[in-house]
Amino acid sequence: MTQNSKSSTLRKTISVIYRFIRPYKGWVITALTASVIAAICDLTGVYLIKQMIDNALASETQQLAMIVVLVAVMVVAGFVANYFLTYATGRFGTKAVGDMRNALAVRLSELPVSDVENERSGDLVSRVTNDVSAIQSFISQHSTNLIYAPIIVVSALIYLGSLNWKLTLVSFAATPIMMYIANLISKPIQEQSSNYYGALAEANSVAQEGIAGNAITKAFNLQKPMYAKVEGFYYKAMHHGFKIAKQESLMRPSVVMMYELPVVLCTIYGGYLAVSGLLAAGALVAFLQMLRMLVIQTVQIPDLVSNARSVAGAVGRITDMLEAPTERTNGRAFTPVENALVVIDDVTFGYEKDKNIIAGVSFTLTKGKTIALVGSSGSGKSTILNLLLSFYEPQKGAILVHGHDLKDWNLKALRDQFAVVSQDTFLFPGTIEDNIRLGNIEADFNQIVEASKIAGAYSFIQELPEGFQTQVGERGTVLSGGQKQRISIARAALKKAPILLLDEATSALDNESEAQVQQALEVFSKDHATMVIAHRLSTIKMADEILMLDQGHIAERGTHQELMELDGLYHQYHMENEEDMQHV
Ligand SMILES: Nc1ncnc2c1ncn2[C@@H]1O[C@H](COP(=O)(O)OP(=O)(O)OP(=O)(O)O)[C@@H](O)[C@H]1O
Repeated sequence: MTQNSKSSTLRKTISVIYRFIRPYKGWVITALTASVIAAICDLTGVYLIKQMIDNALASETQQLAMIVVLVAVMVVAGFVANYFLTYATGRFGTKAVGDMRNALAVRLSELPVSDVENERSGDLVSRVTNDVSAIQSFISQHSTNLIYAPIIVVSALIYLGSLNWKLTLVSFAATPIMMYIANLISKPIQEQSSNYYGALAEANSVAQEGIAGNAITKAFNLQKPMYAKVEGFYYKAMHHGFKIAKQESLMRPSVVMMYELPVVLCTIYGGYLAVSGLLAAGALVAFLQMLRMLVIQTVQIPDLVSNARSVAGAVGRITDMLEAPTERTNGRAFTPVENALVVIDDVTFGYEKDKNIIAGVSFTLTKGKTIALVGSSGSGKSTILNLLLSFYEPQKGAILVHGHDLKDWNLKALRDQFAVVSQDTFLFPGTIEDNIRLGNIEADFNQIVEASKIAGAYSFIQELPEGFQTQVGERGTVLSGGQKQRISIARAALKKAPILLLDEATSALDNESEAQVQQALEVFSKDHATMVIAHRLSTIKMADEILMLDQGHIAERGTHQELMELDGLYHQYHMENEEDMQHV
């Protein structure tokens, strides 16, 4: 790392930490004040010990009594200061770290779909958990020392020098060598700790994917290779963990040596000075006491440095995420119009440069009209829905909603125009009522019941022992694919958005429930503009216009009847898929 990038990393680390502790200025000031008071009490305590011994030896009993009272005052004041120091640090530390977790979670929700799809979810989760925990433990273990330690170190040095400068020099004889060794040992810890957290994040990703793909893993008897993969990553993390432990075990004895060596040297030389009458007894005891305090603080420096190094890595990863570009927030919320809700005009798009997934696509979707997108797998059907929701921007052409280009729309307002039922019928942990209410947070229970009726979900919900209060999602009641799909249709129905996007929304339904949902959708779509990706003949037949996609182009368009008569690609597709289309 160059000097420049080193200082910019440090600046970044400090500015991120400052950003999160700034709102708790009051607690930070309390902690700082308490640190200063605690340091003053500890320093004064040592000074008073010297006075106590000197007065005792001179039989100054009145003075001695006063000093004993002062020592007691210092002990109590030190206790109170330490209490406030720990309490205030705990307060702002916990709050700042909580804010950091929230900020990361918010940022995660604001990242563009394309960026989230390109990241591994375990890696993102690891930043919110492991990296933030590393910062939390740094604040609780070390931040209290940031003010206390420098005050003690500087004051102790001045005091020791004033007591006896020769003895002070002796005490430092061993320090530079020990500092050098400790620094040498602590440096690789940063590298290892960055590797350790990286491997842990990878291992977590694989373990998480293993949980998500549990059924597939079992069905294909993949437990052994999957386990080997997870084990491999954990082994890698463990390997780096061992290396850290090895470095730390080297550091600990060197810390003990740093701690003991100066005290031993000064006891020998200080004893000699005292016996020779060159140093008063009180001064020698105070010197050794103050030296111990100084050493306690200095021996922590390597540990502080290695911790600061590893926490800088965690802050770096968090900063990258906090500074990652989010979806745009500009644009306007336009007033909806009655007709021509969606116009796609000669749109060309590819996820990668120079690799078009759809090319020259144009169509118009109006209120009460249903357009079905038909085509083989990978022909670009879902991509068109991704473009309508502005998850991606077309490279050529324009998409207008209510007559305005998507580029001019505010994304939130734009997405309010769409109700989506996607292929992936994900239910959030919570009750069925909660899940349907996601369509419209302000809806009352009657509206939820009405939406569930539209989706053909009402009767099966009623049959569940806890009805709408049944817990679903992770660790909740396991619903069938068709039941989940009807709940997500109810969620979309509740949204009452003018444009309905259905991505094979009825694919998981049996014939009977499919007929129910189909009927409901027909009524529902009358006052909506509906775009549906469908394989079922019933859905396709219902459409006012079918767009037959072939490698991203609209190869044919028209009603089912017209396209069958055309005897082209649609006819061929229909014949090839007839069995599936009839009875899925
Ligand atoms: N996020 C993405 N990044 C890169 N390529 C993608 C992405 N999503 C889809 N693709 C590619 O774009 C092409 C069209 O995909 P799309 O999902 O639109 O097809 P589809 O017609 O909906 O297919 P299916 O019927 O199987 O769902 C495919 O080749 C796919 O691999």
